[in-house]
Amino acid sequence: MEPIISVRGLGKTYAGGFTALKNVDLEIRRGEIFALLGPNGAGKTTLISIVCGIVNPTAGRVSASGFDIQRDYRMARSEIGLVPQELATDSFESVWATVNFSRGLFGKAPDPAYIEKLLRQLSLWEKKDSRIMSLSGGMKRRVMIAKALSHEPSILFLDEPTAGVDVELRQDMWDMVRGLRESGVTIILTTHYIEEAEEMADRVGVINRGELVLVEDKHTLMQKMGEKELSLHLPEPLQTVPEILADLPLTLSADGSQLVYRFDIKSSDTGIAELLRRLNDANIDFRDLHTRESSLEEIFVGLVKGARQEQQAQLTKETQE
Ligand SMILES: Nc1ncnc2c1ncn2[C@@H]1O[C@H](COP(=O)(O)OP(=O)(O)OP(=O)(O)O)[C@@H](O)[C@H]1O
Repeated sequence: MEPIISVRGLGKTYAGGFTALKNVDLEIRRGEIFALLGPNGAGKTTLISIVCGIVNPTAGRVSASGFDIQRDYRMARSEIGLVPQELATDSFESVWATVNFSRGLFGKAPDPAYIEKLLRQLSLWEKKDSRIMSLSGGMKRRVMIAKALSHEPSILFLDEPTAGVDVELRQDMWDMVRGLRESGVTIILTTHYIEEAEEMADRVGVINRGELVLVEDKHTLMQKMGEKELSLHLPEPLQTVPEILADLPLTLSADGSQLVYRFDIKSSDTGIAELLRRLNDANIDFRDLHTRESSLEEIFVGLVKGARQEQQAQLTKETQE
């Protein structure tokens, strides 16, 4: 299937000379939820802003639903809804007027039935006559989503959709975003909350210092990069890992009550059978054992740290040369 968004060799150097994006290639599949993860200043907003036609790229091409975002700007833009980070909207207007006005900005004929459906879907119908200023933060955010969807785009960008939203509301937001996907909208979100990506995304892209360092199916990523931990609870705490087991990837918990064994999920031989045999030989007993997989957060921190170390090593090499 044709990707709904195609980004090729995208680069952005701002007027001051700062390069925010370097040679980014990315394809977004129709109907997916794609999470773009990256530390502050990585280039997430720059990437979104280029796709939405707010910032001009200095290199590369982007198309949305087959339309070139520069050559066919209007057509491309009409395919896209953007919910920016800041909640900026006219607070004296009613929800109904605000959302209808947004639709008009895209040159679309009024369609009260569609707007009603949208407001109902976003649980805003009861509030349609309320002024925006009287709404709670969570509702205002939903109004921003309604505005972004008012012209019936097929792609929705959510820039940090749950920044500053409490845990309970975050769950509501996630349910709602899933509902939007069910209705056929492709969703691209940026987030600092790894749990958000873990919870919702089909695929994850990691951006670091303007480079897309990885794009992967979420489950594959967690399998591929993940390690599993096997913790053995000891009846008697140990001071150190016994000498006889020193060649194994074992660590001792701070209080000495658990031996922690790390193994690679994708490896065919986890080495657990060998571990248990060696523990037996060493007369080390354990009360129970449990396993834990690394979270997306651990994988992400590891990736960004790895990329940084590589860059530093490269820089040191260059300065030495
Ligand atoms: N108009 C601009 N002129 C110069 N530099 C800019 C401009 N806009 C952004 N930058 C720089 O480009 C880099 C990437 O910024 P961007 O906002 O895309 O990052 P981000 O990943 O969205 O960060 P955050 O998670 O903090 O929102 C930053 O170093 C930023 O300072």
